[in-house]
Amino acid sequence: MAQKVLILGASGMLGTDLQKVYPDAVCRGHELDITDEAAVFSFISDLKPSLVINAAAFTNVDGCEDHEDLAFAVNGEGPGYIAAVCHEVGATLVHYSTDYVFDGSQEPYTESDIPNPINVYGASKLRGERAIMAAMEDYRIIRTSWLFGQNGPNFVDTMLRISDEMETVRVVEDQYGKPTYTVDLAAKTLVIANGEPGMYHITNEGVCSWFEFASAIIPNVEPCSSEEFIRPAKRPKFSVLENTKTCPMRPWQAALKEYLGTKNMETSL
Ligand SMILES: NC(=O)C1=CN([C@@H]2O[C@H](COP(=O)(O)OP(=O)(O)OC[C@H]3O[C@@H](n4cnc5c(N)ncnc54)[C@H](O)[C@@H]3O)[C@@H](O)[C@H]2O)C=CC1
Repeated sequence: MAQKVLILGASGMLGTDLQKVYPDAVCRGHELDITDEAAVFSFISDLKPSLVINAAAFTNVDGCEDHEDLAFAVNGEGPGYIAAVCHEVGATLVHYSTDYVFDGSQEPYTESDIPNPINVYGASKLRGERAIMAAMEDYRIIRTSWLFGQNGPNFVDTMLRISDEMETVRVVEDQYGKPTYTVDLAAKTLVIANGEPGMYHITNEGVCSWFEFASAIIPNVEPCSSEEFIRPAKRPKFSVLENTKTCPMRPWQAALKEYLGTKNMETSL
């Protein structure tokens, strides 16, 4: 029997690529507010999907510091509501979390390492992970990092934009992570959804600093330290996720090349 798939947060950056992987999926964006327990329950119990993929989240890391209640409602409570109704209708749940559940004091982090978030976004995403684990068993939680792709604010697009506006772009060189292309993550989601339940760390391969990442995108970059570039949310220094469970994805440089190619095609049209 064909899977009935529901994608939540379908209009976001990752959601857009998930729609391409699951062309027959029922899709909901912000109009199904995942913080509305009754609405989530009624929609999913009426639809009775066999697979729910939740890409909805409050992803503005600095914004979460100023809007803590909203961050915990969307990233913490909402996934719990979704998990509870998935459990009730017998649906598998795929949900995404973040490298920012870790404090960045060790490197790299495997799926079984103990989280210790240092900002509101990370704490709210950890709450969501735990709410899902408490509500059901048939979940796949995919922690990922440094996403870039179509249809969402992301570092690559920001660099391309400000490179034209500024003579030199200063980017921090003392925070390390793994950039990840949403096209690759969406394709991998299909594999994981059909695999074993549990926690997964899924990123493109290769570790870099934000400065090194920026240098692969634009020519006019200069390194600076986190102390010189104070942001509302603290960031982990080494939030490197290690995947010990599935085949590795391609290196981030290859994925970035492909993404930049799609940008060049857009501008030449
Ligand atoms: N963007 C990144 O660099 C990273 C993202 N992640 C995680 O990956 C997942 C996907 O992230 P992105 O595609 O970048 O996010 P995004 O910000 O592009 O999309 C999230 C979507 O959720 C929707 N949304 C927000 N609040 C909602 C609510 N109350 N009800 C329903 N929908 C709501 C937004 O309208 C948006 O379309 C999220 O779980 C995020 O936490 C993890 C690590 C890094």
